[in-house]
Amino acid sequence: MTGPCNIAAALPSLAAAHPDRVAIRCPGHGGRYDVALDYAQLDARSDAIAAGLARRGIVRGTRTVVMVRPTPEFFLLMFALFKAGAVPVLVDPGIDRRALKQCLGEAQAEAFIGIPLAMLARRLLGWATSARTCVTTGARAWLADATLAQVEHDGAGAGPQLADTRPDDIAAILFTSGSTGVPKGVVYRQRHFVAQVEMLRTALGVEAGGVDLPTFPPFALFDPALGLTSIIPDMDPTRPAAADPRKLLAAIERFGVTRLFGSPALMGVLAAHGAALPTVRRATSAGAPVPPEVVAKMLALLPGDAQFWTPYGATECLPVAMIEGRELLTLRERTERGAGTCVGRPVPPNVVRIIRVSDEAIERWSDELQVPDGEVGEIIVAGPTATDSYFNRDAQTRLAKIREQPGEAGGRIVHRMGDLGYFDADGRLWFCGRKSQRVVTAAGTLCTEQVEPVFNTHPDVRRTALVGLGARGAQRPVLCVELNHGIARAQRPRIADELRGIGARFAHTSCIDTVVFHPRFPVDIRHNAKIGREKLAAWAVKQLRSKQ
Ligand SMILES: Nc1ncnc2c1ncn2[C@@H]1O[C@H](COP(=O)(O)OP(=O)(O)OP(=O)(O)O)[C@@H](O)[C@H]1O
Repeated sequence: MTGPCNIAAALPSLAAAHPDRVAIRCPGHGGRYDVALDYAQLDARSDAIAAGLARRGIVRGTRTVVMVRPTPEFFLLMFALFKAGAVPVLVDPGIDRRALKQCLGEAQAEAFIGIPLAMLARRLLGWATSARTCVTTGARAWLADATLAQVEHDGAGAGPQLADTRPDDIAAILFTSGSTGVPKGVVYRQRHFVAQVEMLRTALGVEAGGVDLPTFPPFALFDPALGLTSIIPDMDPTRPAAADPRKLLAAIERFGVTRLFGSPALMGVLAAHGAALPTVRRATSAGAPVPPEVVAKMLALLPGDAQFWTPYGATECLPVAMIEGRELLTLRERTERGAGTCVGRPVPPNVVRIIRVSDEAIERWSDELQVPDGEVGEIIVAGPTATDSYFNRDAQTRLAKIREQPGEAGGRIVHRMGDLGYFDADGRLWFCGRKSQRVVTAAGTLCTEQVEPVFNTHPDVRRTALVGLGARGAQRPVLCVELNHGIARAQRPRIADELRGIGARFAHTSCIDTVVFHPRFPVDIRHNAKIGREKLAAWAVKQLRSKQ
């Protein structure tokens, strides 16, 4: 490649071809959607900001924490940082304060850009103390060196900006959602972003000119690179399960939304609301398995020829595999009998393999690591979006990466997903749960995603979670149960008996006889869909102790 390898590289030509096309429309105050940026403005203003940031020392390679809500400023800033070749650092807002401080410290940020509240929190809580330059999106340079408006003003008229970034340059540090521990900063190189845009474009059939409603803000960043219009939803991005479906539907209707992205919890909200989505051509949901009844309902709400995709992937590698809702529904029975959840076929050119389960680091690839076809093991991926390290977390990097031998494939870094799964005879990948959440009893290993869907078929059950108490190898399996709304407490003994009856029908679930009821499962902050089984296990220990 001769020109710069940069996710922002396509923006100038898209802006030249369609200057008036809306790039981002934001709800503004009261959901009036009176704030918009067109492609020409996004391009020209991000140029000015990039030039202004350079004057303040934020240049190629500068690690810059960004704590800005999904407003026009967020997009302008992110594209300015990409153009500058600076390295935005994004952490999910709403994570535990101590974890947030740790993440920001680990990132060794050299600059910090935030809304006034973030500037205050930084000062009070000692976040990112390594940052030398601070910029605020507020109206006054309070607790900061400058406002974003000043930065843009300083850079006005500087002309097009695009750093000569190379494929291996670090493009961003994106933190995982931390559903199994403190979030880890994933090192994204320019080539990862560029490949991701191409894989999503091809796999999801993205055509420029479409209108997208991305309910997870960082995903909205792909839209300008794909020539789409982003409609920022009127909701708290950290609480998709609490989104107001009427507001989402109003935006979908008003702007003729053609694509929709959301976590399984958000799809659950739309499915429960039950209104048709006549303009949507493609809906996508990722982050955790989408319950089959939600898939069925969404397909019923979408137009007959629309598609509902559930991509499988992780912050470290995305997309890995994909399946469309109709095919997924044909496999529902298998899931409910304990096969796991099908996540589809690998997205080309990913190479997905299954290795034997181990909690140890594996330095070098060897063919012997692979398990026979059909056997459950850890899912690993080699491909253009498989990232190669965590920032400042060498131990975690060693546990999650394998280096292939130099030679044919050129010594690729393979990412270990930390997920369990297998391939079926038709080449489809099945997800069986997180490796760290597997339960190992004296009789063998239980995978959460092969157990819970069996019990989730009970009509009074909202969801279940398998946890293991005690030391691996001698764990006691416990089924935590969250019931549907309105089920009286007095029903619990009956339901517990019926659940044991369901478990007795299958060899792998027949050993589960401890059932505990939990009022509302803890879930992750990003998707509100991944069950916090670590927290549930700790709760179950206390619960069972108090009953003894
Ligand atoms: N379509 C899907 N079906 C089932 N599970 C999915 C799907 N997509 C993603 N996942 C789950 O989400 C995980 C990736 O989550 P993410 O990158 O948000 O952070 P995390 O791995 O939960 O965070 P941490 O590693 O800090 O605990 C995958 O490894 C998988 O377990």
